[in-house]
Order: sequence, then C-alpha cells, then structure tokens
Amino acid sequence: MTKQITPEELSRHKTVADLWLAIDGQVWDVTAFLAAHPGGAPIILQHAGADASVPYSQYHPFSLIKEILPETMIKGTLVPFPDAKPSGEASPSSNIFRRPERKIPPLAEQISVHDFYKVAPAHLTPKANAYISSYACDGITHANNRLAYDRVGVRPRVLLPVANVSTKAKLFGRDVASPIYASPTALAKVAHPEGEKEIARGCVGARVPMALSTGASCDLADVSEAISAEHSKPPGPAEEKEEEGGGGGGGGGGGGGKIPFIFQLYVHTERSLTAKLLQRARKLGVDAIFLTVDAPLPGKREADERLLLAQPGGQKEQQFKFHAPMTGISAKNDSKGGALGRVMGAFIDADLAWKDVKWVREQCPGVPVYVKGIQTAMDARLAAEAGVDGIVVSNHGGRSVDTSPPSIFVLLELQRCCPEVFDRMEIFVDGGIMRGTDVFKALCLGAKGVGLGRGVFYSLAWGADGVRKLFERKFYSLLHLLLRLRVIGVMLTRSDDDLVLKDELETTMKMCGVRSVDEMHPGLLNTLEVDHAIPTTDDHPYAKWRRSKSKL
Ligand code: HEM
Ligand SMILES: Cc1cc2nc3c(=O)[nH]c(=O)nc-3n(C[C@H](O)[C@H](O)[C@H](O)COP(=O)(O)O)c2cc1C
Repeated sequence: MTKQITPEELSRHKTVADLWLAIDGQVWDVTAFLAAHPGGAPIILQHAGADASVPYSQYHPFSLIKEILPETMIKGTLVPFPDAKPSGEASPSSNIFRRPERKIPPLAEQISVHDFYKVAPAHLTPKANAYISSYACDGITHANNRLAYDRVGVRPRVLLPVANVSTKAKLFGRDVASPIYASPTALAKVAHPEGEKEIARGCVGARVPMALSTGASCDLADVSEAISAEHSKPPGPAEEKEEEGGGGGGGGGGGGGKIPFIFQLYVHTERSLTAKLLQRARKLGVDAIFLTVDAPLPGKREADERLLLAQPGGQKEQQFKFHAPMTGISAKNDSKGGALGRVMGAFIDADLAWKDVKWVREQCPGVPVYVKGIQTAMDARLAAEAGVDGIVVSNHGGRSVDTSPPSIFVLLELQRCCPEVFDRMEIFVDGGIMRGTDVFKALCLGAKGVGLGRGVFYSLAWGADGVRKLFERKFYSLLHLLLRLRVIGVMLTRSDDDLVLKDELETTMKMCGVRSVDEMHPGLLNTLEVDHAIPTTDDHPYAKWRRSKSKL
C-alpha cells in the first residue's frame, strides 16, 4: 500500500532542495525535475508543497506526469482532508467528504483568474472539484484552449491618447460594462448554497450578462427574480462611481440598465417538455437562448466519473446540491460511475438536427437564438443559413470531444474560411479565457463577447462578491468616498478588492492604443505562430475520403 501523506506533511517540502507537489491524488518529489521542467521552474515553485492538480490540469493531461517522471519519484497518496469526516450515509468507497469550515483567504488577495483557480478548490468538496475541473479524456482540448491564447501575440501601438478607455459594449440588446459574461454551467450549488442566484447577483454587480443552464440547480424564475431584486437594491458602497470620460465603470445594485439574461437550452427527447420550458423562458423575458449543440451526449470526463456520489438516500444536502429542478433529475451513480455530466444530461436528444433549430426558434418568437458549440467553418455557415442570431464558438471548455480545436483557432478558421459570417450574425466565444489579453485577442478576431465557465464557479467560493470581482472592478461611490474621507481621512483611492478581467482588458487596450471595443481589429495581433494550424478548406487538404474496397 502506498504511503498516505497529509497536506500538512506535503507543505513541509516546498524548497528548491526538497520539493513535493500533489497531482491527481499522488504526491511527487519533483526536486530533480525542477530545473528540467520545459515550462520553467517558477511555475512549479509557485505550487511547491501543495496540491497542484487544478493548475497543472490547465496545461497538461494527468497522464503526462506518469509518462515523463519515473514511479520512484512518487512519495505516496495525498490524504484529501485529514480533518474531514466521511459524509453520513456515504459508502466507505464513495470518497465523498464534507469540507470542514475553513477560513477562505480574503477576496482582496485574489488578483487574477489564476488565483481563483488556485485557491477555491481547497474550499470545495472533492466531488465538486472533480465535476468542475473535469474535461474529456486526456484534456488535450482543455489545455490547448488556454495555451492557444498564449501563442497569439498582441502588437502594441504607442503614442496614442489612452488616458480614458471604455470596455462598455451592447450585448443582447443591453448596455454592459464589458463584453464578458458568465457561461452557462450546470449545478452551481456544488460551489455555493445559493447556486446560480448568487452568480446572477455577482453579474448584476459587475453589469455583465449571465447565462443560465437547463441543468442549473436553481429554477429560471428564481434566478430571474434574483436578478430583478439585485437591480432594485439601493446603491451601496460597491455602487459604481460613474466614470468621467468613459473609463471604468462597474456598478452593483440598481446601477445602470438591467443585465442581459440568457437561457441555455438542452433539447429534451420529450419535445413537449422543451417547448414548455421555452415558453416559460420567453414569459420571464429572457434576452436570448443559447442552444447547446456540442454535447449530444456528455463527454467522457474521467475525474468526475471516478469519484462516486453519496448513495441514494444519503445526505440531504448532497441531494439538494445535485438536483436540477428544470429537468427534474437528481444525480446518482450508475453502472459506469459517478459522472454528474452523464447522469444529469441523460435526457438530451442526441438526434437533434439543423431542422430542429428552426423548431426552437418557432417556440420562442422574438427571442434571439444562438447556437452554442460551433467548432468548424462548415457549421458556422450552416448556422448563418439557418437564420440564427448568432453562434457561440465553444468546445464546452474541453469537456465534450477531446482533441477538438481550441476555440481561438476556430475563430481564426472562421476568419479564413467564411469571413462573411461575421456580417451575418453575432459571434461569441468561450473556453480557456484567463486574462484580459485573451479577451482582447478574441475581440480583435471579431468576437462580440467572451464567456467564462470554470472561472465563475471558482469565484463563487467567495459568493456574489467573488463573481463580481472576477469580471469587474469596484469603485467607491462618491458619497461613500466622502464619508470615508471625513471619518478616516483616507486619500481618494479605489477599493482594495478592485477588478480582475475588466481591469486587465483596459490595461491591454491602453498598451495597444485602443480606446473602445469598436477600435479593436485583427491587425493588433500576430497569429503567425499558429496560422499553419488553421484549416484552409472544408475537406482535408490532401487525404482522400475513400475507404478501400474489400477484395473479398
Ligand atoms: C510536475 C510534473 C510536470 C511535468 C512532468 C511537466 C511536463 C511538461 C512538459 C513535457 C512541458 C513541455 C511540453 C508541453 O507544453 O506540454 C511542459 C510545459 C509547461 N508546463 Fe509543465 N509539467 C509539470 C508540472 C507543471 C505544473 C505544476 C504547471 C503549472 C501549474 C506546469 C505548467 C507548464 C507550462 C505553463 C508549460 C509551458 C507550455 C508552453 O509554453 O506551451 N507544468 N511541462
Ligand atoms: C462545471 C461546468 C458545467 C457546465 N455546464 C454547462 C451546461 O449546462 N450547458 C452548457 O452549454 N455548457 C456548460 N458548460 C460549458 C460552459 O458553458 C463553457 O462552454 C465552458 O466552461 C468554457 O470554458 P472555461 O471553463 O475554460 O471558461 C459547463 C462547464 C463547466 C465547467
């Protein structure tokens, strides 16, 4: 049996002379590998003495470490949570533990999306982490979504007046503070007891769109109500200090117009149920429908698969977290394992076809429909022909079919093979967005806006404030500032839990001589490093599509 290593013991090995880290439940002594790591030593040192599974999985498939490092470097198995108790009725092998109450580090310390990814998992249950972080098979697409952005460079322009820049945009018919939104992600209650309602509150605070999944753990009406309630709150300290000269600008509570509210649709095998759901969405006044088409069945997400759920009849709270009211499905283990995606998505109609897009549009006249999950120029053209209002270039965050192209490559493919689609419909993109530079690159390539999935889930560990901070920066209201000035005599400052993505986007814009979203264009990017990887034709450029005939 391998040695059981506690997080405390692991944390004692974090120097260049003695460096351990845990990946996928195993503790490795990587002291000898530190200098040889092709990605550099600093990134490994950043995670020294800690569980590096989540950040590691952003760059590498879990299988890589076993291919590269000898087994002799394994020190043992990480005991997940020595201070945690197994949940009441969970079977001994279920591996479900409740997190003891841990003090979450201050939000002010989380200054990048990477920070949210790094810190939040320690405050979620193992099953929640497995569900959120998981990806299809070897995680090639998942890792490449992120890495592909790094291979596209920006071309900074100088000596242009950029004292005042604005990230404002109009998305789904409404004014937003920045063209970034919360992608639809099912079962948010695994990360926060208020689930999607809390995401909605954060989105209102940041004044960005929110997309709600069919598989959400809160009902459409409840989330719609949470949005309205948040909008009608009186302005508080987090309220926007309306920018002078166009810069900045978040705003919680009643500030600004209503945020766009999007309903993401998975079509049920029983069509009448989907028709009813769409009618409800329309009545509730959703601003758009995202029809997800890249998951006729959920991908093979092994991390999620391996970790079983508490058995039926187990902890109440467990069931509450893993229940989707709009589909009526509660999670359970099946003969294959415990994958939430598979169990919760069992209702999805795998026979959906282009003709059904028309049917969906007919069910909700007047509500714009976007097809989410487009990954080739061919399908982008078909979407334009189907008359939809737009598409979301997405591979489900690498959760559907592994080795499909990173989203930014698809955007380049559309620019190369069917540029006309950008004039015919709106194009959104998600997958692997971690930095303001990533947002900038996607917008330069014609995206109207970008979505974040996992980042939102991780920021949710801090509740609505975390979500707001992920997207937006917070200013003190003038009133609040004056009060502070009088009472404690501070200088005019921003609040200490400023920003993340919007601020990074503004910085990039300033460095590139761009003052508004409309001024961004492909000429501000260098894509030479990836251009060879972008398809030039619909068919394979030389391999012929002919299966050899049997001679028998
Ligand atoms: C300890 C086990 C690790 C092994 C065996 C390993 C292996 C490798 C290898 C073979 C490469 C070059 C090829 C490639 O890009 O896939 C690489 C690059 C890289 N690794 Fe790791 N790595 C490890 C840990 C980590 C961790 C913990 C992180 C981050 C949290 C990380 C981040 C990176 C990054 C950012 C690159 C550069 C990728 C690029 O420039 O395209 N690695 N690693
Ligand atoms: C935990 C989780 C649940 C998701 N659930 C859904 C869903 O119900 N419907 C959907 O269309 N996409 C879903 N997605 C995909 C996201 O909408 C989005 O495409 C993806 O997460 C973007 O990649 P990122 O996580 O790298 O930002 C989910 C993603 C995650 C991480």
